[in-house]
Amino acid sequence: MLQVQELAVDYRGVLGLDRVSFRVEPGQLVGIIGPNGAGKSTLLKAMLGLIPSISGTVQYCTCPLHRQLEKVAYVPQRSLIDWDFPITVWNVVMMARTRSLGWFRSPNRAAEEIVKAALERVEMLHLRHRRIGELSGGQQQRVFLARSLAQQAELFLFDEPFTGIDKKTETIILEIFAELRSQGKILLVSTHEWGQSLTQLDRLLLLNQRVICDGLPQQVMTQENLQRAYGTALQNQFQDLGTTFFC
Ligand SMILES: Nc1ncnc2c1ncn2[C@@H]1O[C@H](COP(=O)(O)OP(=O)(O)OP(=O)(O)O)[C@@H](O)[C@H]1O
Repeated sequence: MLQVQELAVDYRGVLGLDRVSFRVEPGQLVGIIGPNGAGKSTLLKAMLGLIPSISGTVQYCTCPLHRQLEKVAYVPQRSLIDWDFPITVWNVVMMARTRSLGWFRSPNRAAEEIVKAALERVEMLHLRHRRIGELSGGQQQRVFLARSLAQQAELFLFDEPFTGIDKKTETIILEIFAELRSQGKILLVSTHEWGQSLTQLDRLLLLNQRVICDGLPQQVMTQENLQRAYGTALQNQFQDLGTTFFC
């Protein structure tokens, strides 16, 4: 089980995250939603120790998560990735195996098979020699999804995976989420763009610095909760959802 307790982040006097607590069981797909600046990215980064927290703990199977980062696959927001870096699709995915191989050892046959299978799964093997900067947004997202698969992690943290992608990539991502979930993995996915895919979630965490609501999507997506989280921005953020989820 993943357990986050009272996690708080302070950006030089500005609260990025306010005593956030929640638990996730194996096999759960949890969505994290909230308005711009709600702290979704901050939460994922603070959980991994990529930014310092002023209080709180993050434990996986009763041990601090930051001491078991080899069990975590993290796919950051597209905007944080340097797409001009001269690296091929194959080598991006092979980076997932570097930790277990060591930096100075050549990839072995087993690592190559894992990378090949991951690229096949996201339908990107035929583009393995391309530089990542030469791909479309959806193809780039699939490469990073393949890298997370090749890591053979137990926890998967995705930050805005649906931003700037095509329909085919969205379908592949959702299929893979379902597969990982059925394998007992833990998935945390921050996004503005769940749309109708909200129904696939086991849980939804509505965030605005603190946890506004944590529960089944239909329990969380009430007018009252969304108003508390989004305020006047509510109409714009959810116009594509219609009234389906407003209870
Ligand atoms: N490095 C930083 N230094 C100072 N403040 C920051 C830093 N990173 C984020 N913040 C602030 O912390 C708050 C939470 O930001 P964060 O990026 O985590 O939100 P978010 O919910 O992921 O937003 P978005 O949906 O726009 O990506 C915002 O007010 C943001 O301006």
